[in-house]
Parts: sequence; C-alpha cells; structure tokens
Amino acid sequence: MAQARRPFLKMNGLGNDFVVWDARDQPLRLTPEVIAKLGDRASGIGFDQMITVERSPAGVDAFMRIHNCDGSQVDACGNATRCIGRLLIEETSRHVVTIETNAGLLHASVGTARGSITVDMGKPRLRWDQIPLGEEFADTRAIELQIGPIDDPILHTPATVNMGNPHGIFWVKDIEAYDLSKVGPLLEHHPVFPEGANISLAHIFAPDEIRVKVWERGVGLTEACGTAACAVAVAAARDKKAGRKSTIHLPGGPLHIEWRVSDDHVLMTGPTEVEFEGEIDLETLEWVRTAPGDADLAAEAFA
Ligand SMILES: N[C@@H](CCC[C@H](N)C(=O)O)C(=O)O
Repeated sequence: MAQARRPFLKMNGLGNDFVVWDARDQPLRLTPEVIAKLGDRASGIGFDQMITVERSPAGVDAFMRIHNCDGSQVDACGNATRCIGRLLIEETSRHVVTIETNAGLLHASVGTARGSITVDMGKPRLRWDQIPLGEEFADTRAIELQIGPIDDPILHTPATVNMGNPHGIFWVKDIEAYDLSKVGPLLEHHPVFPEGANISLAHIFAPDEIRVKVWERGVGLTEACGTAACAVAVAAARDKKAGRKSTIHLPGGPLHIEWRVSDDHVLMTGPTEVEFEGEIDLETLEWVRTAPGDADLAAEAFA
C-alpha cells in the first residue's frame, strides 16, 4: 500500500545532522537501502543519522531508534539524544525527560547555557569484552594496535571506550596532520573491533581542553560526534591526562563533558538546532521543505 507523505524534522547538534521521524502514532520502518538513499547528500535529504521516535516499550517518554546513513542500525548517538531531548522537553514542558534507546534509558534536561541540553549518557563501559574488542586486553587505556610501518607507525596504541557504541581514540600532537578520511575506514573495520568502531584523533592542547576529529562508523567524517566526545573525555580522565570535566572541541563546535565522580555517569552538554521541517513522499522519495528552522526564525525576528 502506498504510504502517504510523511512529515519530518531536519535537526543537528553542532552540525552532526539528523532526519527525525515521529513514528509514535504512525509506525515507520524503512529498509537499509531506502535509508542510505535518503541519507545521500547529493540525491536524498542528506544526514549523518536517521532517528525514528517511537512509543517506549519501557513506558518512558519515547524510544529512539538510530540508523547511520549507510542504513546500519546502532545503539547510541549523543547529539541526536540531545535533539530528541529538546523536542520532548518542548512537547511536555518538563525540565527532564527520559529517552529509551537500545543502550538503555537516558535522561535529558535543560542545560545551564541558553538553548543547551544536557544528556546523562550513563556509565562508560571499559572492559575489553564490553567495547567489544576481538581479543582480551587487560588494559583498554592503550591497546596494541598500529597502522603504518612497524618501526614507524602512523597511528598506534589507541584508548578504547564503549559509550553505548564502540570508540577508538588515538592521542596525537596535531589532529590535522593525518588524513582521517584515509586511515578512518581502515581503523573502523580493523579486526580488533569486531563490531567496527568510531575513530577519534584527540589532542589535549590546554588543561581539560581537547581538540577532536572523528571518523564515524557507518558514516565517515562528521562535524561532531557526541558519544566520541564522551569517550575521549573518559579516556583522558582515566589516563590522568585531564580532569573529570573537559571541553571537547569538534569541527562543529564545543561540547562540555563531565564524568561525574558520584555515580560514574557521563554528562554531555551542548546545543541543538532545528534546520527545517519537511515532507517526503516515501514512494518516490521526493521531498520539500514545509517550514523554516531555528536559524531562519531567528533571522526573521531581527529583520
Ligand atoms: N553521531 C553520533 C554517533 C552515531 C553512531 C555512530 N556512527 C556508530 O556507528 O556508533 C553521536 O553523536 O554520538
């Protein structure tokens, strides 16, 4: 049966962008092929992740299903959790909402800076089989892995962290000195990461200030990755390279991360943006913008 035109929202967190469907009353399941077509920036809507908001089986505010733009389904997306948190906070007029994900229940709340949202991303998982890694490593702060010549590796001994999804973090002196679009795919699919991994280059340039560039699993280079920011902050604090609160500077802007001492939870704070509202014909995949987003509305207000 032909599906009617479906409304969607285009949102982003620091340029890490999403198409968001409200499927709470009208279920929506798209094939990986259709998701990949929609995600294509040349011929589709274009996004890093597709987020389907569904009714929560656990009975909390909503369930959030996450697909990368290659069509793969994944368990966690930090920036999208902030975006969905914002929508639910606006909808319910509450200060805190709970979002069910395949990585657990996450709480989103109004952040301290204007317009910002804080998400409690839960506890990082640090054991080799939780990340998961393909073989046993007693210490996941620096695992044996290198690419390039044995005696002069290009990148080596990453820290590994699971924030609901797997992350490998390489400490470097200059994140721009590497072509992450070349080494990223090799590392994402390295056999040491049986489920693949998001790969970060990280440089601590001042106390608790870390510059990060991310190659996202199932996507490629992105402007920002919330779970990577959390993973880097945890890896830095674990290794005493930084304190429990740090600012992670991504190409799209900064995220503030706290790895709370009292309960080991990781809190991520940063902005969200509605880019526009749209509608799509799911038969033909033709889509149109139907309403402006935050930036256009702000511009209109000052015109
Ligand atoms: N952009 C996200 C991470 C999305 C999932 C990731 N690509 C994976 O495959 O694990 C974020 O903000 O965390």
